[in-house]
Amino acid sequence: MFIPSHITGFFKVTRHENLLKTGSTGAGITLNKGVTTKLINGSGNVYFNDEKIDLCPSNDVIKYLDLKGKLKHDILYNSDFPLGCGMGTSGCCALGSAHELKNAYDLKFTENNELLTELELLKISHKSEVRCNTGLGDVIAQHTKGFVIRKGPGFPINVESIKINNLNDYYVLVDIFGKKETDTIINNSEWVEKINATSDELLGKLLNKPTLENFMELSYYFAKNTGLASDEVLELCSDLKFTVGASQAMLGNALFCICKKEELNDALSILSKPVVCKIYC
Ligand SMILES: Nc1ncnc2c1ncn2[C@@H]1O[C@H](COP(=O)(O)OP(=O)(O)O)[C@@H](O)[C@H]1O
Ligand SMILES: CC(C)(COP(=O)(O)O)[C@@H](O)C(=O)O
Repeated sequence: MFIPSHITGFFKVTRHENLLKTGSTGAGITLNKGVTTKLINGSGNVYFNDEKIDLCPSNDVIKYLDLKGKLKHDILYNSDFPLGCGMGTSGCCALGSAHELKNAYDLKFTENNELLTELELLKISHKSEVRCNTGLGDVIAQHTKGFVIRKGPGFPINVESIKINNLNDYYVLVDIFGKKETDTIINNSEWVEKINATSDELLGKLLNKPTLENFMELSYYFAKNTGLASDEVLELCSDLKFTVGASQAMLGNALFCICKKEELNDALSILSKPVVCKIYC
């Protein structure tokens, strides 16, 4: 199953003792690149682009589905982007394995004897991401798809999916410089204070004018004013001012830029290893 990558532009953290009520508000876009999950005969090993890894959210999904120690399959993730670069890759892995495992093991009920619907699979994926500190809102956006504004944290889902006119005119360029593990930021109270103070008014501003241009402007403001963006990324963003907008992908050491067809070649010439994507709805 394919799950799209998700880039967050800005976000605000809400913590709660209930993992389902923990999450983020904010905004982002899903991409036509992401992770394809497959199961093959095996014994519960997890492979990410052919490398055997021990991935916290995947382990949690297995545990929540009550399959720990019972798997007769290995999980294979084929990913367009690395883990830990702000592309919501860990969320792709959680969501992809939840769906594939449910189907392969014909699972019908949750641990609380609720019907194991798509919504319950999403909740399991969200709980796994939150518990592992690898994501707060990615899987909800990946489930919704497109240009997604998350108006409430976690569940019940409270999102607005923004229709983009002339969707085909837009490209998303991603340039990855390195890793920034999400847990080092969202587990640090000083960072969270800065993040929440900076993003406080941004959601309302985007809801008042929900355009891609405004999304990118607010994302750049967030990246710069939280101090999360590196000087390298900020400098490149200034060079990309002729596009719809550019900012840092949250939470990663990566730049993303939305541009129109006529801006594409100039934008590409500025970036070092750009991956060209489309918004995936
Ligand atoms: N080579 C690896 N082996 C095992 N786990 C990894 C590896 N690289 C990254 N991870 C884990 O993947 C997760 C990445 O999560 P996160 O930082 O939220 O990135 P993303 O933006 O991809 O969601 C972290 O739990 C990190 O420890
Ligand atoms: C920004 C982040 C908290 C982490 O995103 P990533 O690093 O891609 O896992 C995301 O989950 C969100 O809630 O918006």
